Amino acid sequence: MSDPVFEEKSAKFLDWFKAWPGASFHADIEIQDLRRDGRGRGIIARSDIPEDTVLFTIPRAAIINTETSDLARKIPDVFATTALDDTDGEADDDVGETSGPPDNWVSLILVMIYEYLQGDRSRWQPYFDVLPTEFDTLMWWSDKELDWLQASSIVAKIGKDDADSMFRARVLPIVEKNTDVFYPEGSRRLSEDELILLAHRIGSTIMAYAFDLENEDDDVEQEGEDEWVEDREGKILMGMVPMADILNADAEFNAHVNHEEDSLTVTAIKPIAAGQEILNYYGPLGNGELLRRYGYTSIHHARNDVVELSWDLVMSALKQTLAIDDATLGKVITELDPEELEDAFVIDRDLEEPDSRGEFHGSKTLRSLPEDLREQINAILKVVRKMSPETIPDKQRRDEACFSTMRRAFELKLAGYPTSADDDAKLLSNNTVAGRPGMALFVRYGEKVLLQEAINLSSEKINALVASQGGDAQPSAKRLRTK
Ligand SMILES: C[S@@+](CC[C@H](N)C(=O)[O-])C[C@H]1O[C@@H](n2cnc3c(N)ncnc32)[C@H](O)[C@@H]1O
Repeated sequence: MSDPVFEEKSAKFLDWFKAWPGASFHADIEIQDLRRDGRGRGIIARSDIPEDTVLFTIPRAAIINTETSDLARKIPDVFATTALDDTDGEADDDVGETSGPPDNWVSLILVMIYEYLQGDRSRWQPYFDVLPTEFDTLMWWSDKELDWLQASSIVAKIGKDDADSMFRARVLPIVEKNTDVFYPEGSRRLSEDELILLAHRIGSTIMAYAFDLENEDDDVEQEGEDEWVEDREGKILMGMVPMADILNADAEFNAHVNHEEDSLTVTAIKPIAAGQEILNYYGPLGNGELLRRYGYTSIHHARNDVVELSWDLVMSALKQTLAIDDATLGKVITELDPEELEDAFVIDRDLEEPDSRGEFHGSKTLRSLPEDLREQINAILKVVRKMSPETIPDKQRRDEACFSTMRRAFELKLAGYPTSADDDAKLLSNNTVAGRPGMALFVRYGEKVLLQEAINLSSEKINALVASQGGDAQPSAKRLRTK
């Protein structure tokens, strides 16, 4: 059943888009309602499309950013020296800071609030009509829904309170100081709570929809740079790119957005069959991060899943492996420079990027253990060896202890999730958990699979070490718990 209101907004948006000088939209593609599949709007091929076809062109003038919106011209002092090099697409850590020019992120929020408040006086109003007002990104989940993520470290990265403080410190004061600019004549002023909610909605839209735009006068391509990787060191401006952001995305994809001088073009990077969806690529994100930023999960992104281990948990594993107490470990730690110790470690598969046709080849299992974690455990073990040579008599034992500690840390992390990977696999195969809980289930399952791979890999390393000793040098169970 088609939804006439939804269809009308899409049609109006398409007409509006095509009216921009320099815009193009290929006759063999169309915007479709994909909400049935939980994908909002998307763009589908109506007939077979050959590789290299330009699917659509977005003139730079149609992009919303500080250069195209009138806001920066109306309050030039505020934007005087926008810090263009802050392009991580995230709120600043120094959320309480109120002075200085707004960074890229805050600037785009201000511009979007301004254009939104202009209503039909904004050049982009038909575009605002197709932007979402509700989100499945983690920021909007209830505590009960977040519980489905269990021990996933993505929960600690949501940053709702930080965003709130940033809006209060850096966005609201500018809107309130310039009400005559932000509010068109005769329009109702928003209350503080309404403004905060609007800033959150716009912040979430930017997080899931905005593009990093290569600055026209900056040569940001660096030699040897992978063409899919955005240059986050160089000077990049963020912007909302109508139509390019109607594309859904996946880690296996068929289209690419090219940044040109006067426009952005979207091109087919391989033949696309009639009925297939045109898909962009958001980068090698694991499902936790995909859910946090974009509010969905995908089977193809599972290969990029990550698990974070805290150093505290690794220390617990170390104590158990070496059978030493807190006091001894405390003494060992004092021998090390605290500045040199990392707080957290990431396990990921460190895979190749998809090829130029958006396809991924090769193994999707973990091939190596985190090197930084191995180094930090070894730094501790070296001190232990100096203080108590009988605990770690030689380098072989030290390596064994290192891999055993890693394995124990992975096991402890896995034990922090109340259900097993098998339990989750059963729930997933029953297909009974839908919506947000279903996506959380997929995230936590992927993390457990990765942890199990890490456990298996550490066991292989330990077995190889033991085998290289001729099999007779079993580690002393008393001295070293290698299990
Ligand atoms: C840039 S927009 C794409 C257009 C969007 N579908 C719409 O209707 O406006 C990004 C958002 O689209 C959705 N999305 C993108 N790719 C998806 C996919 N592979 N599966 C499900 N949802 C997807 C997510 O809600 C994401 O936050």
